[in-house]
Amino acid sequence: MTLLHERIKEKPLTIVRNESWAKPIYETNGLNLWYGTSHALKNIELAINEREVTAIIGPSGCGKSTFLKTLNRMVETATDVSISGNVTFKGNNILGKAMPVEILRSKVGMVFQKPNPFPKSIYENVAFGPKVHGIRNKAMLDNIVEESLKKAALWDEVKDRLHKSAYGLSGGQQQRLCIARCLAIDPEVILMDEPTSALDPVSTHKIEELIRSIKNDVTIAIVTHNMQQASRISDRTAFFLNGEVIEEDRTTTIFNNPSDKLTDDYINGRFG
Ligand SMILES: Nc1ncnc2c1ncn2[C@@H]1O[C@H](COP(=O)(O)OP(=O)(O)OP(=O)(O)O)[C@@H](O)[C@H]1O
Repeated sequence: MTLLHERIKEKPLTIVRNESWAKPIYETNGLNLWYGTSHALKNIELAINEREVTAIIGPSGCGKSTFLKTLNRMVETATDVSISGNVTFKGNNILGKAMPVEILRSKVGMVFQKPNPFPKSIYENVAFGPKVHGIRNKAMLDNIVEESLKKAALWDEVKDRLHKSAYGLSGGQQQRLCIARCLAIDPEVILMDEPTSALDPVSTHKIEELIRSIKNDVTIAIVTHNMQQASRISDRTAFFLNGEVIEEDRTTTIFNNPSDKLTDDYINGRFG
Protein backbone atom coordinates (compact mmCIF):
# COMPACT_ATOMS: atom_id res chain seq x y z
CA MET A 1 0.00 0.00 0.00
CA THR A 2 1.26 3.49 -0.81
CA LEU A 3 1.16 5.79 2.14
CA LEU A 4 -0.37 9.16 1.60
CA HIS A 5 2.82 10.72 2.95
CA GLU A 6 4.74 9.11 0.15
CA ARG A 7 2.15 10.18 -2.35
CA ILE A 8 2.48 13.79 -1.25
CA LYS A 9 6.20 13.31 -0.58
CA GLU A 10 6.20 14.93 2.82
CA LYS A 11 5.95 13.61 6.34
CA PRO A 12 3.43 15.23 8.65
CA LEU A 13 4.75 17.08 11.67
CA THR A 14 1.56 16.50 13.58
CA ILE A 15 1.73 15.81 17.29
CA VAL A 16 -0.48 12.78 17.93
CA ARG A 17 -2.85 13.14 20.84
CA ASN A 18 -4.77 10.55 22.71
CA GLU A 19 -8.14 10.21 20.95
CA SER A 20 -9.88 10.05 24.31
CA TRP A 21 -8.96 13.70 24.88
CA ALA A 22 -10.98 14.76 21.87
CA LYS A 23 -14.05 16.73 22.85
CA PRO A 24 -16.22 18.32 20.17
CA ILE A 25 -16.71 22.08 20.37
CA TYR A 26 -18.68 22.13 17.10
CA GLU A 27 -20.79 19.26 15.81
CA THR A 28 -22.86 19.14 12.67
CA ASN A 29 -25.57 16.56 12.15
CA GLY A 30 -27.26 16.06 8.81
CA LEU A 31 -26.22 19.54 7.72
CA ASN A 32 -27.51 20.44 4.25
CA LEU A 33 -27.28 23.84 2.60
CA TRP A 34 -28.72 25.07 -0.68
CA TYR A 35 -28.00 28.28 -2.58
CA GLY A 36 -31.34 28.44 -4.41
CA THR A 37 -31.57 24.98 -5.95
CA SER A 38 -27.81 24.35 -5.84
CA HIS A 39 -27.03 21.78 -3.12
CA ALA A 40 -23.74 23.07 -1.66
CA LEU A 41 -23.48 21.00 1.55
CA LYS A 42 -24.80 17.45 1.65
CA ASN A 43 -25.54 15.74 4.92
CA ILE A 44 -22.38 16.87 6.69
CA GLU A 45 -21.61 15.00 9.93
CA LEU A 46 -18.45 16.52 11.33
CA ALA A 47 -16.95 17.36 14.69
CA ILE A 48 -14.43 20.12 15.34
CA ASN A 49 -12.67 19.04 18.51
CA GLU A 50 -11.50 21.35 21.27
CA ARG A 51 -7.82 22.34 21.24
CA GLU A 52 -7.21 20.67 17.88
CA VAL A 53 -6.47 21.95 14.41
CA THR A 54 -9.00 20.56 11.94
CA ALA A 55 -8.09 20.92 8.28
CA ILE A 56 -10.90 21.13 5.73
CA ILE A 57 -9.56 20.26 2.34
CA GLY A 58 -10.87 19.69 -1.16
CA PRO A 59 -11.14 21.10 -4.67
CA SER A 60 -12.48 24.51 -5.62
CA GLY A 61 -16.25 24.80 -5.27
CA CYS A 62 -16.68 21.70 -3.06
CA GLY A 63 -18.21 23.68 -0.17
CA LYS A 64 -15.26 24.28 2.18
CA SER A 65 -15.86 28.01 2.67
CA THR A 66 -19.60 27.51 2.86
CA PHE A 67 -19.06 24.99 5.65
CA LEU A 68 -16.73 27.33 7.55
CA LYS A 69 -19.09 30.29 7.17
CA THR A 70 -21.97 28.15 8.40
CA LEU A 71 -20.03 27.60 11.64
CA ASN A 72 -19.89 31.37 12.14
CA ARG A 73 -23.38 32.01 10.76
CA MET A 74 -21.99 34.14 7.96
CA VAL A 75 -23.68 32.24 5.20
CA GLU A 76 -27.24 32.99 6.19
CA THR A 77 -26.93 36.53 4.90
CA ALA A 78 -26.47 35.33 1.29
CA THR A 79 -29.69 35.53 -0.70
CA ASP A 80 -31.85 32.46 -1.18
CA VAL A 81 -29.99 30.21 1.27
CA SER A 82 -31.80 27.33 2.95
CA ILE A 83 -30.33 25.09 5.62
CA SER A 84 -31.46 21.89 7.29
CA GLY A 85 -29.91 19.80 10.04
CA ASN A 86 -28.11 20.91 13.18
CA VAL A 87 -24.95 22.79 14.01
CA THR A 88 -24.11 22.83 17.70
CA PHE A 89 -21.49 24.93 19.48
CA LYS A 90 -20.68 23.44 22.90
CA GLY A 91 -23.92 21.50 22.70
CA ASN A 92 -26.14 24.47 21.80
CA ASN A 93 -27.81 24.73 18.43
CA ILE A 94 -26.57 27.88 16.69
CA LEU A 95 -28.79 27.99 13.63
CA GLY A 96 -31.72 30.39 13.26
CA LYS A 97 -32.55 32.27 16.43
CA ALA A 98 -31.24 29.55 18.74
CA MET A 99 -28.11 31.54 19.65
CA PRO A 100 -27.72 35.30 19.11
CA VAL A 101 -25.04 35.83 16.50
CA GLU A 102 -23.21 38.36 18.71
CA ILE A 103 -22.76 35.71 21.43
CA LEU A 104 -21.31 33.26 18.93
CA ARG A 105 -18.99 35.85 17.38
CA SER A 106 -17.68 36.83 20.82
CA LYS A 107 -16.29 33.28 21.07
CA VAL A 108 -15.36 32.61 17.46
CA GLY A 109 -12.83 34.59 15.40
CA MET A 110 -12.56 34.46 11.63
CA VAL A 111 -9.51 34.93 9.39
CA PHE A 112 -9.98 35.23 5.64
CA GLN A 113 -7.85 34.43 2.61
CA LYS A 114 -7.10 38.08 1.96
CA PRO A 115 -5.81 39.92 5.03
CA ASN A 116 -8.44 42.48 5.99
CA PRO A 117 -7.15 44.86 8.66
CA PHE A 118 -9.36 47.83 9.45
CA PRO A 119 -8.19 51.22 8.12
CA LYS A 120 -6.86 52.07 11.56
CA SER A 121 -3.61 51.84 13.46
CA ILE A 122 -2.03 48.50 14.34
CA TYR A 123 -2.96 49.15 17.98
CA GLU A 124 -6.59 49.98 17.21
CA ASN A 125 -6.99 46.87 15.08
CA VAL A 126 -6.07 44.66 18.02
CA ALA A 127 -7.86 46.74 20.67
CA PHE A 128 -11.08 46.82 18.63
CA GLY A 129 -12.62 43.57 19.93
CA PRO A 130 -11.79 44.15 23.60
CA LYS A 131 -13.26 47.67 23.31
CA VAL A 132 -16.45 46.26 21.80
CA HIS A 133 -16.60 43.96 24.82
CA GLY A 134 -16.46 46.97 27.12
CA ILE A 135 -12.80 47.14 28.13
CA ARG A 136 -11.88 50.83 28.47
CA ASN A 137 -8.94 50.75 30.88
CA LYS A 138 -5.85 51.83 28.91
CA ALA A 139 -3.34 49.73 30.85
CA MET A 140 -5.55 46.69 30.35
CA LEU A 141 -5.92 47.39 26.63
CA ASP A 142 -2.17 47.97 26.28
CA ASN A 143 -1.55 44.61 27.91
CA ILE A 144 -4.07 42.76 25.68
CA VAL A 145 -2.58 44.37 22.56
CA GLU A 146 0.96 43.43 23.55
CA GLU A 147 0.08 39.86 24.54
CA SER A 148 -2.01 39.27 21.40
CA LEU A 149 0.73 40.61 19.13
CA LYS A 150 3.29 38.45 20.94
CA LYS A 151 1.14 35.33 20.49
CA ALA A 152 0.81 36.22 16.81
CA ALA A 153 4.61 36.51 16.56
CA LEU A 154 4.28 40.12 15.39
CA TRP A 155 5.21 42.16 18.46
CA ASP A 156 8.92 42.52 17.72
CA GLU A 157 8.18 43.72 14.20
CA VAL A 158 5.58 46.35 15.17
CA LYS A 159 6.24 47.44 18.76
CA ASP A 160 7.82 50.71 17.59
CA ARG A 161 5.03 51.56 15.18
CA LEU A 162 1.88 50.55 17.03
CA HIS A 163 0.10 53.79 16.18
CA LYS A 164 0.95 53.70 12.48
CA SER A 165 -1.53 52.47 9.88
CA ALA A 166 -1.99 48.73 9.57
CA TYR A 167 -1.91 49.22 5.81
CA GLY A 168 1.84 49.91 6.04
CA LEU A 169 2.44 46.24 6.95
CA SER A 170 3.31 43.51 4.45
CA GLY A 171 0.64 40.97 3.44
CA GLY A 172 2.05 38.35 5.81
CA GLN A 173 2.26 40.86 8.67
CA GLN A 174 -1.32 41.98 7.97
CA GLN A 175 -2.50 38.36 8.19
CA ARG A 176 -0.70 37.89 11.52
CA LEU A 177 -2.32 41.16 12.65
CA CYS A 178 -5.73 39.72 11.73
CA ILE A 179 -4.92 36.65 13.82
CA ALA A 180 -3.80 38.93 16.71
CA ARG A 181 -7.12 40.78 16.37
CA CYS A 182 -8.93 37.45 16.82
CA LEU A 183 -6.71 36.43 19.74
CA ALA A 184 -7.46 39.72 21.52
CA ILE A 185 -11.05 38.62 22.18
CA ASP A 186 -9.72 35.43 23.82
CA PRO A 187 -11.72 33.27 21.41
CA GLU A 188 -12.56 29.62 21.89
CA VAL A 189 -12.30 28.97 18.16
CA ILE A 190 -10.61 30.61 15.19
CA LEU A 191 -11.96 29.74 11.75
CA MET A 192 -9.39 30.30 8.99
CA ASP A 193 -10.34 30.33 5.31
CA GLU A 194 -7.17 29.70 3.27
CA PRO A 195 -5.18 32.12 5.44
CA THR A 196 -1.92 31.55 3.58
CA SER A 197 -2.99 31.17 -0.03
CA ALA A 198 -2.27 34.85 -0.79
CA LEU A 199 1.11 34.75 0.97
CA ASP A 200 4.68 33.93 -0.01
CA PRO A 201 6.40 30.79 1.40
CA VAL A 202 8.20 32.64 4.22
CA SER A 203 4.98 34.28 5.43
CA THR A 204 3.15 30.96 5.05
CA HIS A 205 5.75 29.26 7.22
CA LYS A 206 5.33 31.96 9.90
CA ILE A 207 1.55 31.50 9.94
CA GLU A 208 1.90 27.71 10.17
CA GLU A 209 4.34 28.12 13.10
CA LEU A 210 1.88 30.52 14.68
CA ILE A 211 -0.99 28.05 14.30
CA ARG A 212 1.10 25.36 15.95
CA SER A 213 2.03 27.69 18.80
CA ILE A 214 -1.55 28.74 19.66
CA LYS A 215 -3.34 25.44 19.19
CA ASN A 216 -3.11 24.49 22.86
CA ASP A 217 -5.09 27.61 23.73
CA VAL A 218 -7.60 27.82 20.92
CA THR A 219 -9.46 25.43 18.65
CA ILE A 220 -8.73 26.00 14.97
CA ALA A 221 -10.57 24.95 11.81
CA ILE A 222 -8.63 25.79 8.68
CA VAL A 223 -9.72 25.56 5.06
CA THR A 224 -6.83 24.81 2.74
CA HIS A 225 -6.22 23.55 -0.79
CA ASN A 226 -2.81 22.36 0.26
CA MET A 227 -2.48 18.69 1.23
CA GLN A 228 1.05 19.21 2.56
CA GLN A 229 -0.10 22.08 4.72
CA ALA A 230 -2.90 19.92 6.14
CA SER A 231 -0.39 17.16 6.95
CA ARG A 232 1.98 19.67 8.56
CA ILE A 233 -0.38 21.48 10.88
CA SER A 234 -3.60 19.55 11.51
CA ASP A 235 -4.63 16.98 14.09
CA ARG A 236 -7.66 15.95 12.06
CA THR A 237 -8.45 16.30 8.36
CA ALA A 238 -11.83 16.33 6.61
CA PHE A 239 -11.76 15.73 2.87
CA PHE A 240 -14.59 17.42 0.96
CA LEU A 241 -15.81 16.62 -2.54
CA ASN A 242 -18.93 17.98 -4.27
CA GLY A 243 -20.45 19.20 -1.01
CA GLU A 244 -19.82 15.95 0.87
CA VAL A 245 -17.24 14.81 3.39
CA ILE A 246 -15.76 11.75 1.68
CA GLU A 247 -13.26 10.95 4.44
CA GLU A 248 -12.44 12.28 7.89
CA ASP A 249 -10.11 11.09 10.59
CA ARG A 250 -7.10 11.98 12.66
CA THR A 251 -4.48 13.30 10.27
CA THR A 252 -1.83 10.76 11.17
CA THR A 253 -4.30 7.89 10.84
CA ILE A 254 -5.80 9.00 7.57
CA PHE A 255 -2.50 10.03 5.98
CA ASN A 256 -0.86 6.75 7.03
CA ASN A 257 -3.76 4.60 5.99
CA PRO A 258 -5.72 6.34 3.22
CA SER A 259 -8.82 4.65 1.89
CA ASP A 260 -9.53 4.13 -1.80
CA LYS A 261 -11.80 7.17 -1.73
CA LEU A 262 -8.67 9.33 -1.54
CA THR A 263 -7.54 8.57 -5.05
CA ASP A 264 -4.25 9.77 -6.48
CA ASP A 265 -6.25 12.16 -8.66
CA TYR A 266 -7.88 13.67 -5.57
CA ILE A 267 -4.58 13.92 -3.72
CA ASN A 268 -2.84 15.48 -6.71
CA GLY A 269 -5.62 17.93 -7.33
CA ARG A 270 -6.91 16.38 -10.57
CA PHE A 271 -10.55 16.46 -9.69
CA GLY A 272 -12.02 15.97 -13.14
N1 LIG B 1 -23.33 33.32 -2.24
C1 LIG B 1 -23.46 32.29 -3.08
N2 LIG B 1 -24.53 32.19 -3.89
C2 LIG B 1 -24.69 31.15 -4.72
N3 LIG B 1 -23.83 30.10 -4.82
C3 LIG B 1 -22.74 30.14 -4.04
C4 LIG B 1 -22.49 31.23 -3.14
N4 LIG B 1 -21.34 30.98 -2.49
C5 LIG B 1 -20.87 29.81 -2.97
N5 LIG B 1 -21.71 29.30 -3.91
C6 LIG B 1 -21.56 28.04 -4.64
O1 LIG B 1 -21.54 26.98 -3.67
C7 LIG B 1 -20.56 26.01 -4.03
C8 LIG B 1 -19.54 25.88 -2.90
O2 LIG B 1 -18.79 27.10 -2.83
P1 LIG B 1 -17.66 27.34 -1.74
O3 LIG B 1 -17.17 28.74 -1.91
O4 LIG B 1 -18.17 26.95 -0.41
O5 LIG B 1 -16.56 26.29 -2.22
P2 LIG B 1 -15.02 26.19 -1.82
O6 LIG B 1 -14.73 24.75 -1.70
O7 LIG B 1 -14.74 27.03 -0.64
O8 LIG B 1 -14.31 26.79 -3.11
P3 LIG B 1 -12.90 27.58 -3.25
O9 LIG B 1 -11.85 26.62 -2.82
O10 LIG B 1 -12.83 27.92 -4.69
O11 LIG B 1 -12.98 28.79 -2.37
C9 LIG B 1 -19.94 26.47 -5.33
O12 LIG B 1 -20.63 25.81 -6.39
C10 LIG B 1 -20.23 27.96 -5.36
O13 LIG B 1 -20.35 28.43 -6.69
